[in-house]
Amino acid sequence: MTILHSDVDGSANSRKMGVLLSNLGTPDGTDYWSVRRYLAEFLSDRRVIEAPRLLWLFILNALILTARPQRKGKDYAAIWNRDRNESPLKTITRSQAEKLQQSIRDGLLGDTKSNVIVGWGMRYGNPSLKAATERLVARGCERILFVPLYPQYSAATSATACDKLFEVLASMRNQPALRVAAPYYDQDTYINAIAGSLTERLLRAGSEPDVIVASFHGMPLSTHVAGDPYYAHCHRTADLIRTRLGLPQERLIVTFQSRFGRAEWLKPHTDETIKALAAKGARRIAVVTPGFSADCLETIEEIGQENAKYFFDEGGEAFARVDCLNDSDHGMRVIEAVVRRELSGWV
Ligand SMILES: C=CC1=C(C)c2cc3[nH]c(cc4nc(cc5[nH]c(cc1n2)c(C)c5CCC(=O)O)C(CCC(=O)O)=C4C)c(C)c3C=C
Ligand SMILES: [Fe+2]
Ligand SMILES: [Fe+2]
Repeated sequence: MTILHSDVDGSANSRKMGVLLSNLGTPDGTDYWSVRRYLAEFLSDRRVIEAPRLLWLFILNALILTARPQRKGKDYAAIWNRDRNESPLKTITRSQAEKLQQSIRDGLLGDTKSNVIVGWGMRYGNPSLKAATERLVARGCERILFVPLYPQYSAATSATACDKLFEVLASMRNQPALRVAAPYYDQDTYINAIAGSLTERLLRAGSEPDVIVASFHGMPLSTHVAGDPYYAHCHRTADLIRTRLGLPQERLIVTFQSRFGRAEWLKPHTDETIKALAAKGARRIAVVTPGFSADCLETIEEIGQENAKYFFDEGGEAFARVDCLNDSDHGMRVIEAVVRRELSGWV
């Protein structure tokens, strides 16, 4: 067998590196089986559900996976991107990766433009992290920067994404070197981007809200008690946004949404808070979701439709949902800042 020089020292491609953006994942379709497949993978993850295993698998298969896929399939259908036949989360994550690749071509990282390949993959569903990583490796990437797109760390999101990536690498003989981007809940670029997008949305609404609700995805309270820093990260983010906007405590409040199951979750809950605000006389509110880097079922449907209805039903008059940062200029500035910072020394 002839061994080529470039096979040994990799000189042909030695400076190629990948940036792998990752988000949570989403079903492939809105039909019962697509949603069931997605929920089965998601809710079988021990990082997401920490209940005793056998009991949980029984509840999951006997109760949750029988009824929930149909109900959630309808919710997904209400927000589905029909042009591409995919969920908004997928469309937005792809676009974030494409725009990042373009900024790198335009010189974001200096003269390394042709050596950095941007990929994207989902923790659950498709495109999988395995497929996305293998694609980067097949294109010659010997180094990969992994960027879980969660500003606030939690074991149920950031850690499980890393677990999955390490599992993928475990099957490789020739592993790429790996870096994992840190959570960015307190980074200036991120806080400025959220504050800026909120201000622009309020200008478009044309009126000052009585209260701004910063709604984060919920987590079981037990995870906070066990030491997960998520709750503290969410509050730090909100404090920094409030300071940036020069608002008093009561004008920007933190809530937690998307409760699941019977255990106690982080409080206050978004839905109960929004109903109570209206009942106490708030007529105009804005809801911002800084924990989501891309709009998805939880922001478009749960906040923009479900919670807006609760507010109007209780007498509210104006409800402004602030889009997530997505692939907007604000959003891309955040992703670019994370990538630039985390690649230092590699480029
Ligand atoms: C115990 C269950 C769940 C935990 C813990 C949890 C944490 C968590 N999730 C996100 C972000 C997203 N979650 C999304 C959907 C979603 N989340 C859960 C359950 C838990 N999440 C379920 C069952 C679902 C699917 C919908 C449903 O059946 O209710 C999404 C949206 C995906 C999409 O396709 O649009 C996101 C994003 C975070 C950030 C988080 C903890 C910090
Ligand atoms: Fe979730
Ligand atoms: Fe939800």
